[in-house]
Amino acid sequence: LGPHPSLDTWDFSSPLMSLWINRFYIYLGFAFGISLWICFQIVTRKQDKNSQEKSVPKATQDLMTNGYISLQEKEVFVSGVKIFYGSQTGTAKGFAASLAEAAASLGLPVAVVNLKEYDPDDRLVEEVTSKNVCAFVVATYTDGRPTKSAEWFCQWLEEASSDFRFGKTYLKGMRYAVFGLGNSAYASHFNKVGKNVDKWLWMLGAHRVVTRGEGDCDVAKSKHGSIEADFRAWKTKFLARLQALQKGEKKPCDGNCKRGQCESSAVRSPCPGLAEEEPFESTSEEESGTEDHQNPNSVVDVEDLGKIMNCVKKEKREKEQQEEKRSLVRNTVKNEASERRAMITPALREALTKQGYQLIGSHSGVKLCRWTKACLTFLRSLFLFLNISVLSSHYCLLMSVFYFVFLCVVSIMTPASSCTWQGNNLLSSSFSWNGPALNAIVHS
Ligand SMILES: Cc1cc2nc3c(=O)[nH]c(=O)nc-3n(C[C@H](O)[C@H](O)[C@H](O)COP(=O)(O)O)c2cc1C
Repeated sequence: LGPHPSLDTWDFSSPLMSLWINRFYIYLGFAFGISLWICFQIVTRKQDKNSQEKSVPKATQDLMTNGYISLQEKEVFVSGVKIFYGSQTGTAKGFAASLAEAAASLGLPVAVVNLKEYDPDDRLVEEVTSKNVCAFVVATYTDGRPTKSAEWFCQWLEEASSDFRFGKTYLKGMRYAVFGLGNSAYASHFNKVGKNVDKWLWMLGAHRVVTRGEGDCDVAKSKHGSIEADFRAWKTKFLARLQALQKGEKKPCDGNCKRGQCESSAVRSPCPGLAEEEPFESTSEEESGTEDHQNPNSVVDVEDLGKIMNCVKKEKREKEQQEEKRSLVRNTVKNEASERRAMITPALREALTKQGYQLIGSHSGVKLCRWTKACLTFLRSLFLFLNISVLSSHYCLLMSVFYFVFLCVVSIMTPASSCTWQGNNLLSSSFSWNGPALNAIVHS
């Protein structure tokens, strides 16, 4: 038998020894502290969640402070009207003011917004849930360009509409209408901005509530005799639609849509049997007929609709092929790495990081189960404490071995949730036992 450490060799008065003797109370203190911390975390998270649920979208709050709407038992179908304008010499601005006055007379809260002071990057997505109806009154200038004030808005919208990270549903839920100002003397660029804004919003999944209006400064060619008359005609139509929406009417047709005499051609999925909104090209007043002028040419038979859709699909395919070819050429010239676009948008990155996900590669993330995290933290503290307090004890070695084994097991078996996304769309989200280490290998 080897020599036994005699009790005489222990110094019971040393601080380390007194710590060891009172270890039970220290463990208890640790456990109590951790429990307190966990409780605190749970309570603060719950409070955060509650406050998020209670907060009404900012746009709606703004409208509520004006005293226009009351969120009582009655369901609100339209919470307000936002009129955006892009004007250089003031015509569009005047039209926006006139439209605002008319919309306000329906008892709706109205906001008139100069596109110059509007950042779509931050704010446009608000309209998906705001229950507002957005009207865009935009002028076209030389070479079909927007006014200076609407330049950034148009640029952003154009890029977003062709950026796969935004997807086709980015603005799904937003309701809009467009009135463009132009001069048909500029034949090839007539009303190009109005057409484009309408097209880009549509491509992002927004819901067009009324056909696009086209104001023409050319009195001889103007449909109603002047740009003002064009605007008045469109305004009447817009207000009628607004009233219908206020009442909660979702379908502007009366069931005769088979014959194409309703506004079905302008609205996404408005009638049974017509699953998709007609594409942007055929949505101007002239092409689909106005309220006061029933254009017989605007009648679209269901059989023809198939042809139209095929045509549009074909065009889209051709465009995609062209784009593919172009990008192929670009790729050979430029460095592939610098050319590759990030799969994750900055907003999504921020949101996921806030949620505690660790981003792996470009399209996936992993979040450690918080109980495991807490457990690890606790064990780490305990291990440290034991190391300090019983440096000379053989328990230390035992604890080290135990801790090492535990870490090995945890690194393989840690429960973690992981997610995969493309652009702003979360493709999958799962909870697994294969741990962040394995997830990292799989996804990166
Ligand atoms: C210099 C200039 C260039 C224009 N270019 C176009 C054009 O390319 N296409 C078009 O449809 N209208 C064009 N217009 C017509 C304007 O869109 C029209 O006058 C509009 O009412 C101006 O609106 P605003 O007063 O709100 O700026 C042009 C007008 C000017 C003065």
